[in-house]
Amino acid sequence: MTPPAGARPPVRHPEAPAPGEIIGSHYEHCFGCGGGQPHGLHLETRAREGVRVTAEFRVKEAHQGAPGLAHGGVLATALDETLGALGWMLRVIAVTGRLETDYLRPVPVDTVLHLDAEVLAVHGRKIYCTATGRIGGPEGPVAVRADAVFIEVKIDHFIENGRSAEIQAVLADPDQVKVARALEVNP
Ligand SMILES: CCCCCCCC/C=C\CCCCCCCC(=O)SCCNC(=O)CCNC(=O)[C@H](O)C(C)(C)COP(=O)(O)OP(=O)(O)OC[C@H]1O[C@@H](n2cnc3c(N)ncnc32)[C@H](O)[C@@H]1OP(=O)(O)O
Repeated sequence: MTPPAGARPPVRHPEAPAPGEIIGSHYEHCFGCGGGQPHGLHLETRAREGVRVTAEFRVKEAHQGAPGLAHGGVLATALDETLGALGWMLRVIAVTGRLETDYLRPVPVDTVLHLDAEVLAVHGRKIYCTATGRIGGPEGPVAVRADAVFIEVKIDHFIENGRSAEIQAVLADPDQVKVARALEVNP
């Protein structure tokens, strides 16, 4: 989790979304951000200054682990999804390699989790990043946090590994292909 010697500070891509701009879903059926998932988290992420994004997640009944409390795995998903959106700030596609979570306070159903993620360093294809989830407002106490290493991949990662029915559907959808192309501008 510690960036190795030779890691560099992240560089915000010149075509990154402007601070305050909503970063749209990267895939309609994504459990984290897709609109087409009834029990999904429906995270709406916004670009911020630097190589940073924020998001909000309202915990629903479908997200319970213990009675009336969010499931830890669902909270990890919220952190993971927010961290994944950082790819837009670097204009690369990146998948989670490692995700280490700390759970500091229970998060009741109906709570809004205020998520904040940023890239700390980049080393080759490895992107070192961190995220917090606060409750009671954007300045409230930290309920969950995560450190992560994301690994940059090319579109082929999805084409080669995804189930063919979904890949074909994505390739047939001009909007979705546009999303994929937009992320691949970085050489
Ligand atoms: C037409 C279709 C278009 C569709 C496009 C739609 C748009 C998509 C847009 C955006 C998508 C974003 C989605 C966000 C969703 C939220 C995030 C998730 O949940 S992602 C899912 C969970 N994660 C995985 O499924 C990864 C599974 N793992 C793998 O596939 C491989 O292990 C992979 C790609 C991560 C690495 O495999 P290698 O063969 O490419 O590369 P190697 O050589 O092993 O590693 C490269 C470097 O990374 C380090 N590394 C690899 N794994 C690591 C790890 N776990 N921890 C730390 N470092 C690791 C290695 O040590 C190496 O470092 P050294 O270059 O030698 O310094």
